[in-house]
Amino acid sequence: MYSSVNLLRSLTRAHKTIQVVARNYSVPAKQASVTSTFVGALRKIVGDQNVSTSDAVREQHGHDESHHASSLPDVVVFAESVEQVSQVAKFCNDNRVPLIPFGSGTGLEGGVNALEGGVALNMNKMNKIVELNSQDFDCTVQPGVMRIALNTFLRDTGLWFPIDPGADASICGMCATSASGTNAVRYGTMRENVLNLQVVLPDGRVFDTAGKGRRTKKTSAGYNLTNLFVGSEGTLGIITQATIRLYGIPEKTIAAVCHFNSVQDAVDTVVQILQCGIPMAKLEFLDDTAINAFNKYSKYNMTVANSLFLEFHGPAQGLEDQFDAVKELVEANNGFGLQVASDVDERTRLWKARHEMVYACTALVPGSRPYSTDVCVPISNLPEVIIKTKEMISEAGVQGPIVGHVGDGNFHVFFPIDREDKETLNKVTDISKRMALLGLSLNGTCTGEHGIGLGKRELLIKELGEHGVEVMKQVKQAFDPNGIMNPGKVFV
Ligand SMILES: Cc1cc2c(cc1C)N(C[C@H](O)[C@H](O)[C@H](O)COP(=O)(O)OP(=O)(O)OC[C@H]1O[C@@H](n3cnc4c(N)ncnc43)[C@H](O)[C@@H]1O)c1[nH]c(=O)[nH]c(=O)c1N2
Ligand SMILES: CCCCCCC(=O)C(=O)O
Ligand SMILES: [Mn+2]
Repeated sequence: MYSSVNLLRSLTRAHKTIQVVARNYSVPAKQASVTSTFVGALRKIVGDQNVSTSDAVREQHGHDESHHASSLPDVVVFAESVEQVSQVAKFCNDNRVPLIPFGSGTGLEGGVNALEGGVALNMNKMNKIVELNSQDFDCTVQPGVMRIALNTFLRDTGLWFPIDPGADASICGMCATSASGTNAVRYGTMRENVLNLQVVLPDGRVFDTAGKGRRTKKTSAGYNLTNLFVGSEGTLGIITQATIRLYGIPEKTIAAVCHFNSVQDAVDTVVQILQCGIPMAKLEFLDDTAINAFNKYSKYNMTVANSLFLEFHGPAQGLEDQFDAVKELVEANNGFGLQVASDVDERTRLWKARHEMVYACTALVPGSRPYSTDVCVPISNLPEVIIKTKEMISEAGVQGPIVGHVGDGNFHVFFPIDREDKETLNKVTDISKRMALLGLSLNGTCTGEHGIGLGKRELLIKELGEHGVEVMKQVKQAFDPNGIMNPGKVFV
């Protein structure tokens, strides 16, 4: 991983004191210091080989896949057990040193960026699938288990875990960001699929949010502590185990694509499909600009028009009826070109291309980086938000392909931007904010699936109101009175 010489060299650089800035919590931050003594004590907890202060390793842990500038931690710790996590947390807490849980770094809101330095806690070595209860459709995993590895492990069991962010993320990171994906319209998001979490609190206490070993599909036993930590973005505690729901792999799957001349027709079709109670597995929208990017990047030749990508899951008997019902609705809303993916390879290729849309959109402007948004509204308000967003993009004269999980009322704009081009960056930032405000004005949320992190803290106040955010801060105060957990995220 890194030679001891490098570590020795970097240790000498590590001997510095960081000024822990006073935070906006009632408990004033005590001056902390990340000295070689502090680093040495971490080594005693986790072993020499599991502590790094090298620039390269710190850099890896100072950013995610968002557009936010990196903020490096002072030291990276690789934990191998919940006991080590507990001791590291308590040690950081006693020394008032920031602690940032690190999953796989695929977050999109700067969630892992170490704004005040401190310790990045990487748990990828804790990568056991602790328990599989096939007959109960659940399994329990450690923080180093990634989404694709889990489904590979499950493949022969006839079960799968359907929450599918476009990246191969850690399951516990997906819990922390309340992740979602293209299958949410049928299977929900992480909020609906986490049965229990083992959590380490900053003071070192370890507890199970639904009670040790509990894994029922529902419970009404006290406060919902599980969903308090789902979406907590590392600001309340460290998730060291997740018990999640699994589903039977559908007997039959049909994927299809169709096109529309207007956004209104496309989204009206989605609303009517949902109102008919057709249990779609995927309902994705790509506007004409996105289809153009899709064709170029993934070597397709689709009609460049507003399009729906659909997928049906279910028993062979009956799936054709669902497809026929959708076909009628597509035609009734002036849709055209309805085409079914011929086989599993074609279906896999189609969804791989969909999951890579952010790269396809970024490739529209060579050398650019992606700037992604994420807004979600009640489905009946979706046409207005998408149409007005397209008007903003057109008026600003920027490229802004629209892609999204319209079955959930959720979509993104993937702006390709050259970050040195401040004029375009300002236009894109302005559109992103106006789009979020528009979504909020239409009973929506400023973040359907990527979290608040760094970039949406102001929007959270508009979304929840002063009292709502104040209550969140009181919850934070209860769990993390010294404010060491991922400081600067979720709240301003
Ligand atoms: C190309 C591409 C495509 C997509 C996405 C990303 C990329 C790069 N994502 C976003 C991302 O995959 C999603 O937010 C994941 O849940 C992040 O999981 P990581 O393990 O990478 O968390 P990462 O390491 O990025 O951390 C994210 C946040 O969770 C916290 N955290 C991580 N592990 C923790 C733990 N064990 N305990 C406590 N806190 C922890 C971190 O502190 C941070 O605040 C996404 N998302 C989505 O919802 N739908 C989508 O469709 C997509 N699509
Ligand atoms: C900067 C990368 C943005 C990726 C967003 C991916 C996503 O949510 C999707 O649905 O695709
Ligand atoms: Mn998405």
